[in-house]
Amino acid sequence: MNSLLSEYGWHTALDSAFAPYAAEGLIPARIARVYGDRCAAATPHGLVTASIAPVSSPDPLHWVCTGDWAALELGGDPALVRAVLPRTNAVVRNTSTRRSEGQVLAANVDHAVIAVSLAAELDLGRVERFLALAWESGAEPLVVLTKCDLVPDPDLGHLLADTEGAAPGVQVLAVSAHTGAGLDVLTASLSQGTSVLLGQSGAGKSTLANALLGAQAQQVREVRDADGKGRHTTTTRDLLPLPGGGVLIDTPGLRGVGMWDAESGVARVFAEIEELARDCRFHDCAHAAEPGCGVLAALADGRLSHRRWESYRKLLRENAWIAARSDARLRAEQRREWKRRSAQGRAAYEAKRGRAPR
Ligand SMILES: Nc1nc2c(ncn2[C@@H]2O[C@H](COP(=O)(O)OP(=O)(O)OP(=O)(O)O)[C@@H](O)[C@H]2O)c(=O)[nH]1
Ligand SMILES: [Zn+2]
Repeated sequence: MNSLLSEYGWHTALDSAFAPYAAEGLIPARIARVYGDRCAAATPHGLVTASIAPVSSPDPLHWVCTGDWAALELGGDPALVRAVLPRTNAVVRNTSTRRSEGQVLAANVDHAVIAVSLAAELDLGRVERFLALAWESGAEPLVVLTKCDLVPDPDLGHLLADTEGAAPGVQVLAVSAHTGAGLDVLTASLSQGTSVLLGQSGAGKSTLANALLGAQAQQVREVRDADGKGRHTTTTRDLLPLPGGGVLIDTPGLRGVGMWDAESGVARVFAEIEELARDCRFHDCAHAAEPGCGVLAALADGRLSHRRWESYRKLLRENAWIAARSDARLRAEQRREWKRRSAQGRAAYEAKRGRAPR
């Protein structure tokens, strides 16, 4: 496949998925940005603007989003998105605290980078919330504490330790776009596959993206269609190849991220609590006042913090509440499909990196 598209994350596993569309004369593309009924898409011919009207859907989970692989019909003005390839996975948040309204933030992602600003007081509950969404998506999470230039060294050590406590099994990095601290390690962590930057508005995502992209952020790609004639030029910062390898997706700052069918993601964030619950004497222990409760014992002797226990319960409650309000059958189906593809995709990805699949 064309080298421009491999810069945008094309890999050989996509060849067969795309084959039927190639036979129809369609062009492979990666969606870089969606605005209204148009999108900017990276193609072997450069970045083009295309209409997404032909693939519109009543279901928000099926809306075209950044990171999607698509089949484009060039030639007309605008080009048309004719099909979206099945997603490996997707990061989904609930946009509403009152209803179940899933919004796909990014599709086909390998790493979910959770940006948390050190300029404000560290909100571990929010970190756990983003982590649950990240784990649920099937992407590998990574927590990045931004603006570390604002924090003196001894404090930084504590902040890192606290964050690691809230993110078991997850890489936690302190970085500064201003001083460049930590950027080399982050660049290396993101050098394979597609990474999405998630975080609260003001977390420093865009500044971090610019630092990682270097000159590339300002670079405007020449846009041409298949006939070589000029096409409406679109610049995008939403999905860009990183100079050190890998692809970066920036998302708009989010005021809030609600749980959306993220029960297994929550379980993953609070793995040690799930582990403690296995020690409970009663199989259906509610960890309230039962004798022989592993969770209560850990709370009593300080192995489990009350903050973490409350955070866990809050996210589970929210998740259950939302789940009860959505179409359970459809969600379950969608998730099964993503999980299946995610497993396939991960195997292909690991194989490509020369590792045995986990
Ligand atoms: N001191 C310091 N300030 C930073 C750093 N990175 C970003 N900032 C500041 O933090 C503020 C927010 O940064 P943005 O990059 O716009 O944050 P964002 O997450 O993209 O915000 P949204 O666009 O709302 O999503 C800006 O005023 C930046 O100058 C850093 O490494 N150090
Ligand atoms: Zn218990």
